[in-house]
Amino acid sequence: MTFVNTLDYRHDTPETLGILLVNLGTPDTPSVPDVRRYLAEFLSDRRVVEMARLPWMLLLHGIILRTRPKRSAEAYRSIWTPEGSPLLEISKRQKTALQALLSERFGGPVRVALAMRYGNPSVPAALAELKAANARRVLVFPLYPQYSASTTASVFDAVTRELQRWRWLPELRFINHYHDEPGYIDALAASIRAHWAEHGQAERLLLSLHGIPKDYFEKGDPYHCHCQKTARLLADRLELPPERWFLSFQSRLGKSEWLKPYTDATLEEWGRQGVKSVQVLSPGFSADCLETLEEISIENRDLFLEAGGESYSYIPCLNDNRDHMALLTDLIVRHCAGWPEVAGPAATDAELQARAERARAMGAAV
Ligand SMILES: C=CC1=C(C)c2cc3[nH]c(cc4nc(cc5[nH]c(cc1n2)c(C)c5CCC(=O)O)C(CCC(=O)O)=C4C)c(C)c3C=C
Ligand SMILES: [Fe+2]
Ligand SMILES: [Fe+2]
Repeated sequence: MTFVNTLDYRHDTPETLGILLVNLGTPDTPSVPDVRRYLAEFLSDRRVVEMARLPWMLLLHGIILRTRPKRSAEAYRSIWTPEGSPLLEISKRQKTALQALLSERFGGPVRVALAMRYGNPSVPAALAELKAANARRVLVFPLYPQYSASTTASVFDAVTRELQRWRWLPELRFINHYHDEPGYIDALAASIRAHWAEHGQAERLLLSLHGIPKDYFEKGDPYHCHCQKTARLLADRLELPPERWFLSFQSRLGKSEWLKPYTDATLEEWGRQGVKSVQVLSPGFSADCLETLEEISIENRDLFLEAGGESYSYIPCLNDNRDHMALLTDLIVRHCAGWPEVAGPAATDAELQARAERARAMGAAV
């Protein structure tokens, strides 16, 4: 093993607190070769596809990577913006907002870096950025409210794999999940209420979360339980009776059974049964992405309307909304408790003012 050939931490400058935000990732462009490269990295992750290696690699390279990139690239093109992939652009806005908010909350210097688990900016690049900022303590924050081995644990793998190449390691902490945080449930409830205030309430509210293969759940992945709890707490907070809200799972891939009920089948069935209006929220995604903007807002809308439904609306993810950023800030502050760079409550006025100036200099209008 050779260590990465970059300078280690510096003794002569103040330590910084590093926050590493990680979301799933996205292709660099919606072109077929870029989508293929992204899918190859994503679907080669053993945390994502747990099948025996050899048959899976043959299937992946022999069939899937020859066919799926074309279809996925078309879907990506339908949601791509002049700024690029929605998931990456929203993640960048979240990072800027958190940099400003945390600079205000913390007594010492803090640096927020953004990584995508697959694609760019990569986890090694973001860790290098934190090292260059002299971040000797690092909090890793996978932006998935519900824990799953296929997402959260995979972020841990990517971080620790890179750190195996470092000589001088940072002190590390890791946020595992926040599926039942009151601030998260409140932020979701507030965004639904704001949608109702503008558009009225539909007959049914569908909470659609990304699925995982059923056997991951049977082997002990807590994801399904986390999804159920988020949904139940949210319905309680909204005081919705059981016949008004439902939980379903979207985005399945391949022929095996995934968590049920499936979102697409549910919407089709409702359309056929005479349900006229539906509102859909995807509380498992911290930022809008292909799975919400294309699959939920376009594909599933068509399914519902073609099956007989009349009104379908999609309630966006929390993205960089104020309540969401306040919740993430609060979670970060709590997980950094005891680290010396974190603000003590007894900051002087001059210190608070210096912090506010630092936050403004970081450029976010939060
Ligand atoms: C094959 C297995 C997959 C598992 C298991 C899986 C779990 C999982 N994924 C997310 C979040 C996202 N997934 C996204 C896209 C996406 N997911 C899969 C496959 C699995 N996901 C594929 C092949 C794709 C790519 C798109 C496609 O070709 O259909 C995204 C969106 C990315 C974007 O660029 O916008 C997110 C976000 C979670 C939370 C999860 C398990 C809990
Ligand atoms: Fe996925
Ligand atoms: Fe999808």
